[in-house]
Amino acid sequence: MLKGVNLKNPHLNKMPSDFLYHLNINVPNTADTSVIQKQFGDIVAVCAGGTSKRMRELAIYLRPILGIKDNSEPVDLCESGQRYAVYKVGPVLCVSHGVGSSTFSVVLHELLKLVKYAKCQDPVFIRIGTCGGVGVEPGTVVITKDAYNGYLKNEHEIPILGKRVVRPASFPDTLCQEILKYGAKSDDGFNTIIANTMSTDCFYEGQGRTDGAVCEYSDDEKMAFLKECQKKGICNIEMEATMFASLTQKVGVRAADVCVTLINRLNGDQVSITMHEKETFEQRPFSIVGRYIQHLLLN
Ligand SMILES: O=P(O)(O)O[C@@H]1C[C@H](O)[C@@H](CO)O1
Ligand SMILES: O=c1cc[nH]c(=O)[nH]1
Repeated sequence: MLKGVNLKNPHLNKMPSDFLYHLNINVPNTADTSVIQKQFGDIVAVCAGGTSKRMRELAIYLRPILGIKDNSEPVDLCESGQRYAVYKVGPVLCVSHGVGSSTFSVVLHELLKLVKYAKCQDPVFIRIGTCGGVGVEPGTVVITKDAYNGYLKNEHEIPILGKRVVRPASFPDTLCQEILKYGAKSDDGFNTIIANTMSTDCFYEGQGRTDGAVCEYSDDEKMAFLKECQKKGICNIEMEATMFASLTQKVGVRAADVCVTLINRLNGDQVSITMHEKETFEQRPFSIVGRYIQHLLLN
């Protein structure tokens, strides 16, 4: 049975209006959100990824899959907000989130409020990203099960009101399995796997790289850390999974993190593939998620 989105913030019930600042979307009357419902009420999936270019391309990619005949330039609905790009293609939103949990969490809070005000029914949130691989061939697509932070703990840690708050950070197993089942095909020409992900706040030292501006550990220490990751079933490293899993888990919204590996970190630190190769790899999660969304709409 479909369900609406119930956020975990009692203060929202007392707010007569709400301004989604970074999206530049105004909700003038929270008691009557009919205008927002008309614009966004049909949303079944919210896809998010680091760059606005990727999200624009995803919007174009999804058109034929969703049976939408449209060759026009996708419109960035939140261009006036000057922060995040938001494209709507049929019942799917494609949203850029920038680099890392801090920029993603800002837009995620606002998107969760948007789908609540729009009275969307059981929307699924899917991050379509890039990542570093650990022991897997570059180009492998990883669907995250458990998200580990940089301390190799399966949790998300944030300071709130000066206190350390720790929340669980896992993605629903049934959704991982469904995305694998309906999204991946044996003749894709690349592997799609379900595995654990480490998510860090720093691309360089946080991910154990030795090519940042600062590094105080040896190559051997780095390799030992990456082997530790492998022991926890971690096959990829990115910068959003723990926050994304914990916030969506907290509000009971289904979510998944589907990322393509650009590099095998057991072989080096520099992401040296060409932009063309990167763009080709970025299409891989598109096809997995595209097929899954097709399945979602038919059922
Ligand atoms: O979705 P993207 O490609 O932005 O995801 C990864 C994690 C960080 O945001 C970024 C680091 O290069 O790429
Ligand atoms: O190594 C990588 C590659 C992409 N994104 C990351 O966060 N790490």
